Amino acid sequence: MTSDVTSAPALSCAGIRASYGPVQVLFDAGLTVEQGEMVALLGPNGVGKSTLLKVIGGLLKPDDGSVHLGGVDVTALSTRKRVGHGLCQVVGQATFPSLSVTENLAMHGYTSGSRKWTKEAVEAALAVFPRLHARRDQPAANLSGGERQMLALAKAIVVEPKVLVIDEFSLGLAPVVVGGLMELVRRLNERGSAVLLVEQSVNVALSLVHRVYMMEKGEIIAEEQASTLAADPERVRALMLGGHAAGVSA
Ligand SMILES: Nc1ncnc2c1ncn2[C@@H]1O[C@H](COP(=O)(O)OP(=O)(O)OP(=O)(O)O)[C@@H](O)[C@H]1O
Repeated sequence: MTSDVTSAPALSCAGIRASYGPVQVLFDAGLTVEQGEMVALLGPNGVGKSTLLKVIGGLLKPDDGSVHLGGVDVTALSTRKRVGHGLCQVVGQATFPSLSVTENLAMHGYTSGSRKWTKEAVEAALAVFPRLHARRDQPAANLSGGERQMLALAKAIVVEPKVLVIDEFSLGLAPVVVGGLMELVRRLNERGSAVLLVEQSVNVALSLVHRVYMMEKGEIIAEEQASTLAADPERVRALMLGGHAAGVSA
């Protein structure tokens, strides 16, 4: 179960089958994110990307397959325990609307550290996000969409995750805001978090990550270096339209 945890990938999942009731959505899906790596999971709408993230986060129990964090088999563990193993998921713009920016951040710290440590971590996160710092006492409900995404990412600074999983952070945001968020993800990566990103905008993903998995109909159909894919827009287009037409190489 726990082999060499020091050299183990930050995240790996293999042979994942998952269903919603009688409808199977994932068929033998798997991927690996090495320590320090940023990886994107791309594919057309509805192929199962978010479902795989739910399985990774422990929000959906797979019918089969395994999830490892840092070499530890977490397949049977709760979401809370997975957080204890270094997983942080940023999904949508999930915040507590009636709590202030500072209170939202502190909520995440209290689960993992002391009150003093949390206070310091919150200040460190606010120092990275000046726009949040200026609104620190305002309720999250007053934030713009982009600021709420920043808040969701700022929580990752408080938590200092080993693995940061992000679902569609560019959705509905202006390009300039997305650019700022990408820079922040890059900084979190530099501080030691491996990153798995599900992203509709292929350009956003390719300019950020090192490696890409393409998913179609619940399976991983290709795996490529981001730089290789970025140099071949025709292939990217074909993969996003449906990979089997694109000469896949998983
Ligand atoms: N809670 C649910 N109950 C039933 N079916 C669901 C549920 N969530 C997702 N599905 C279905 O499972 C399939 C995969 O959905 P999923 O959200 O994982 O795809 P996705 O690749 O993330 O899509 P998108 O890029 O559009 O977000 C879709 O057919 C979707 O309709």
